[in-house]
Amino acid sequence: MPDTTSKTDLSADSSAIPRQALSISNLAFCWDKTQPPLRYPDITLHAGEHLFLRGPSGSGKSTLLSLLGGLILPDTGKLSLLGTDLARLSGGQRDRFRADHMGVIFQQFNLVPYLTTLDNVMLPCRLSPKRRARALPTPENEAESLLTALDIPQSHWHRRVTGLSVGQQQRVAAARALTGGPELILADEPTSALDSDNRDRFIELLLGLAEKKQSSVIFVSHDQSLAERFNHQIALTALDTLERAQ
Ligand SMILES: Nc1ncnc2c1ncn2[C@@H]1O[C@H](COP(=O)(O)OP(=O)(O)OP(=O)(O)O)[C@@H](O)[C@H]1O
Repeated sequence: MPDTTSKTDLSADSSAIPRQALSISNLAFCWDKTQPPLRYPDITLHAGEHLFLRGPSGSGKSTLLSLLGGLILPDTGKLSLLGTDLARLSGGQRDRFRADHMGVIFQQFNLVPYLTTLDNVMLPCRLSPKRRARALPTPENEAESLLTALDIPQSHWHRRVTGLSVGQQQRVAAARALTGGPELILADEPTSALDSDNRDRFIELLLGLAEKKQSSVIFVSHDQSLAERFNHQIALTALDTLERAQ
């Protein structure tokens, strides 16, 4: 049985910039009170660090992202993001916190089909004045820079996003997550629809841009071959417990 009680400090160098992005301890959550809870190991992640989270289907990866996103609250344990205990915030405050500080990339991208590519990327800046203030020099200029860096042809910027290929839409979703420099990026299987070349390129671009913005990335995938690109990795087991892989 893995040890889920000891503290795992995932910071590469505790003497440098220890602005804490994420800290969880004794975290457990139960969807069905008749079943044993999903338990998570203690994790500390500092600003700009990235974490690869893997594990078999049903091991609790998406549930952890929902906890980190404040969509659900832990049954036990503590979860602190950027020094804020999410359980102390009201539902509305958690929504605001998410809009201000998190970028999310889902398997299905969740782009708004009737908006243009540029408007999709700028959406977080419409929803959050904090993100808007950090999108420099302007939200539009930043969106254009991100789309250029992520290889989205300029000819598509002012057209509906649905005209893009799957791989391009995935990169637009990444641009949207990065806009306004959120401190945390949550990515749930964002490369599942890509071939291996596009997948590798996508991860390289995502991590490169996140590093520039000092965003921490929590990246969920079944694909163990991707793990080496990340600072840290955690493996979840199918048995409602997790163990540190490295
Ligand atoms: N909304 C929900 N309601 C009830 N049970 C849920 C819900 N979401 C997840 N679960 C249960 O919680 C457990 C963990 O599910 P979760 O989706 O977090 O795993 P996962 O590792 O992300 O799986 P996958 O790789 O298949 O996406 C599973 O037993 C699942 O049935």
